[in-house]
Amino acid sequence: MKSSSSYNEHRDRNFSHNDRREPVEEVQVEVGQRFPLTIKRLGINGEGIGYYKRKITFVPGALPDEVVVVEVTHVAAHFLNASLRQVREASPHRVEPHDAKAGEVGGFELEHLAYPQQLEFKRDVIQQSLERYKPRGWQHFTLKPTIGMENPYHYRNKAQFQVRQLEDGTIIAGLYKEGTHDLVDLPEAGTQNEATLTVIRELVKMLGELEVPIYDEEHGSGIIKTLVTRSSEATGEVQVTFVTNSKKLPRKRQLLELIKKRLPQVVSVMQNVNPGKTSLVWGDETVKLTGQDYITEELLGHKFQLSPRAFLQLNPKQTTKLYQEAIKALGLTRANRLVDAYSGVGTIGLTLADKLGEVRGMDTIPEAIDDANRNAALNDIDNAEYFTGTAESLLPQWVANGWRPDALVVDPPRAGLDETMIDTILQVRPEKFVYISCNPSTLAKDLVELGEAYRVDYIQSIDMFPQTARVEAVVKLSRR
Ligand SMILES: C[S@@+](CC[C@H](N)C(=O)[O-])C[C@H]1O[C@@H](n2cnc3c(N)ncnc32)[C@H](O)[C@@H]1O
Repeated sequence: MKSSSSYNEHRDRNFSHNDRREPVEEVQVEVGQRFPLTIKRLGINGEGIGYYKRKITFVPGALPDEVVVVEVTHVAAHFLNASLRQVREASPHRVEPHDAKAGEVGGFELEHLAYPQQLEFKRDVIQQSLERYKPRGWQHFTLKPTIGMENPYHYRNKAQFQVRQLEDGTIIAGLYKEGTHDLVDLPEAGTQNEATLTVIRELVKMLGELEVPIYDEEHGSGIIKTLVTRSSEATGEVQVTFVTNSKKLPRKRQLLELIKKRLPQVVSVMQNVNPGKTSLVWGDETVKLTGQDYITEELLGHKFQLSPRAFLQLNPKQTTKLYQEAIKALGLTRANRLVDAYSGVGTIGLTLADKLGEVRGMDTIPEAIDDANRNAALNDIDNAEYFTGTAESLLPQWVANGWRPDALVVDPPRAGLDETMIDTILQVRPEKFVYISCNPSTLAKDLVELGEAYRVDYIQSIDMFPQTARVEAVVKLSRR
């Protein structure tokens, strides 16, 4: 979880170039001060941006062209944070949020904005990042309109909810209020699919009935910390993981019996042990409590078995579109040798393997790589192999040993590509290259260096996370 200071540091680094135009004169302003503000545009985190005496002011929940009254919550050298107190003149694109809890927790940053405008925003954020970093030729990049969802709700196939017991004994499960450790109960959440929520609600009931001790953050006592449910769109299977404060799980037998009786869709129950106070949700040890080790999902006609910690895109319907865009952009032939870098459970490379000579992929999570290799066998694919390790160490090794790819797809985490990885790409210069990005800032930054060898044919944004400010894009690159 982000502390408010790291959030602000992040914000400092992510100013769009327009925000750095000239030095800001000293403005006398205090926390708690209220004033009216006209909102000019949305920032990369989906918050409204206005200028108070030329000082940039971030207002979550405010929309472009609105006149609002705000209250200052944080004063920094180069910016102000403020909360929205009143909307005096509303945007024609403002809509009533579907979720009562929107605005309290992360994951609903844009729920008050009409969906067509959310899609425009996601393209615009990429444009803002390009303007900031100015990769070679950026003014001429083609930014295609964002591919959205027909129904932009109920898409998340995984819920990872913290659990707490209130003083009156009520057990709640949900997400932390932004920047705090106050848990917001989420029996409903419009972005979650029904399967994940139904199972969480029932599990909370069972924990109460059986009086399983819930983790108490203040005293470090109790057992159940987090409930994780993941569902498969194709098979309807659900996997449950209890993240616990110790290996011991009191009333385990009764709990598993109840799950069997009341939740037949749950085919896999796991326990992840994560002792003590830590900001990480997952511990190192995962054990099976009952059922299968995996649930099976299907994507583009291929089956994927998923262990609890393996990454899978959170929006199955849009994942299909994302991969189809990547396949189109790669334009592969049978002769190609593809590297599926940052592979997760191998979903991209394995859906492409039958169009290719050979696939190699890598990921840092050993369980994901086990899943990827097992998934290759499950789909009768014998020209794909996956390896545990970092992309920046394995790709140079393969090249040094004489194995050179001529096609590359990278799908890195938010931090983008490592320097060594970029250097290796520039050295190998695969003819076919697609960059899938979940962070426009690091994408634009990486494109500056990649621009030495590649030109950007187009950027296709795809809305993987409706109602949030998160942006995903497929970038087709061609060798200069
Ligand atoms: C955005 S996910 C993409 C996963 C996969 N391509 C998919 O579509 O499901 C990024 C993946 O990169 C992995 N990862 C993080 N750092 C890495 C590194 N330095 N080298 C290789 N993989 C890494 C993570 O474990 C995660 O599975």
